[in-house]
Amino acid sequence: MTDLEIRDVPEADVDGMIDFSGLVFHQRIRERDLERWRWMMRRAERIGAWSGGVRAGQLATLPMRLAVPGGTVDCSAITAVGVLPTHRRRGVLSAMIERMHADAIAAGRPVAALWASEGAIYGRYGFGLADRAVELEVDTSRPLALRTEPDPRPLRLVDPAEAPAVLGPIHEAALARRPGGLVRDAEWWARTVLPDEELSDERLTEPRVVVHPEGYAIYRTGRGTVRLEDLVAADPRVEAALWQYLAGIDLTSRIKAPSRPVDDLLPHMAADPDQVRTTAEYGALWLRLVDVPAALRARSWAADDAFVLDVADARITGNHGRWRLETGGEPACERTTGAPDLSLDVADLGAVHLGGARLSTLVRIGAVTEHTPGAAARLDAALAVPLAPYTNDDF
Ligand SMILES: CC(=O)SCCNC(=O)CCNC(=O)[C@H](O)C(C)(C)COP(=O)(O)OP(=O)(O)OC[C@H]1O[C@@H](n2cnc3c(N)ncnc32)[C@H](O)[C@@H]1OP(=O)(O)O
Repeated sequence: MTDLEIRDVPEADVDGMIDFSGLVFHQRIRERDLERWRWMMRRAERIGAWSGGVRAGQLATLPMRLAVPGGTVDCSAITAVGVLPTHRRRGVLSAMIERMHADAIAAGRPVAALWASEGAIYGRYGFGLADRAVELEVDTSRPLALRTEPDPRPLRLVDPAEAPAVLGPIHEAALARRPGGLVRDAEWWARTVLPDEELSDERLTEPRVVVHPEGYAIYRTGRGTVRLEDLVAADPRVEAALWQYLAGIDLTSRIKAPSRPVDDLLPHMAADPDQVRTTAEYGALWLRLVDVPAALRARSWAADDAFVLDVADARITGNHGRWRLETGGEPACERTTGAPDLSLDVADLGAVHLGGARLSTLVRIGAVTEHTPGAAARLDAALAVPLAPYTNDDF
């Protein structure tokens, strides 16, 4: 599109972005959701695409920190992306992504992440599907017998207002064990994790928060169902105690957990596996390594090794080419002219970065080329994480 202009959207125009989101996502923005939208859009770096005086597209970036193995990294969390139905497929999104990449590089954020409305959109921009989640359903019309002895320490219900102070340290400790989550500040807890109003189903209660010294569960109830929003536990016995609590709530006969890690323990803990069903599995976080060497240095590695990676990146030229990665001790990643062990697209590097997808699989399907026999298996060993990556932050 010849007259396309990408520019910042001022804070005074936040409501314009919200109306635009309603249009492209086919939503009626309700009065009670407006405050949450305004909070999120004010917090974001906002860009708009204009054509002939018409707002043709928009993209918002929330500066966050993402848990990676061994720590956290600055991350551009991308949201509220849309293009007018009258202007689609003319390169508006591509122009906004180009600007987003430039902004992320300027801000020194090595990675960008998003939840995709459709899986077909973001691979071309260098994003790879970095983690997945499952939906579980538990039949609690009879007692839930577990193979794991529940931790006997007492549970207590706390006011959601206390959540940032009480749950915050438990959540931070969980991020150190499992990559894929976002660091949450008090506002994030209040607005996105524990909003009083339930966003999609009005028949459920406000959130209930049950806390253990080393874990917590957030849930809502209604119509005989416990809907689990978030459950974090420092070890399997704490996890067993929380599930048993949820299964024992009076006047309910089912737990529905729309988002759990793919390696959730409950299906293995249940003495009767038929009582726990995995009802769906779906792609969650898409990850883009905006600064390949910085991102590779920002995570810890599970094996001491060295690789030459030939990275293809059609959108960010600074990433394109050969990198020597050393995963022992202090990780290092420098430009090299050495012969590559593996050739891969930056999107595939994003997919394996948190230890979710496996390079060996990508070699088998022909997406990644292995020049040095065994290199993919060795890099998989270095990328390996004890717990599967998992994201339960909605943005
Ligand atoms: C993080 C988030 O917010 S995810 C939400 C994304 N937004 C939505 O789903 C809302 C509804 N959809 C839209 O607003 C738009 O269709 C968008 C934003 C998905 C795409 O915007 P467009 O301006 O049409 O994309 P653009 O013209 O830059 O497309 C670039 C390429 O991506 C392809 N593409 C774009 N959208 C899609 C799609 N949904 N499925 C498959 N391919 C797509 C185009 O065909 C094009 O391919 P090409 O380069 O081979 O020709």
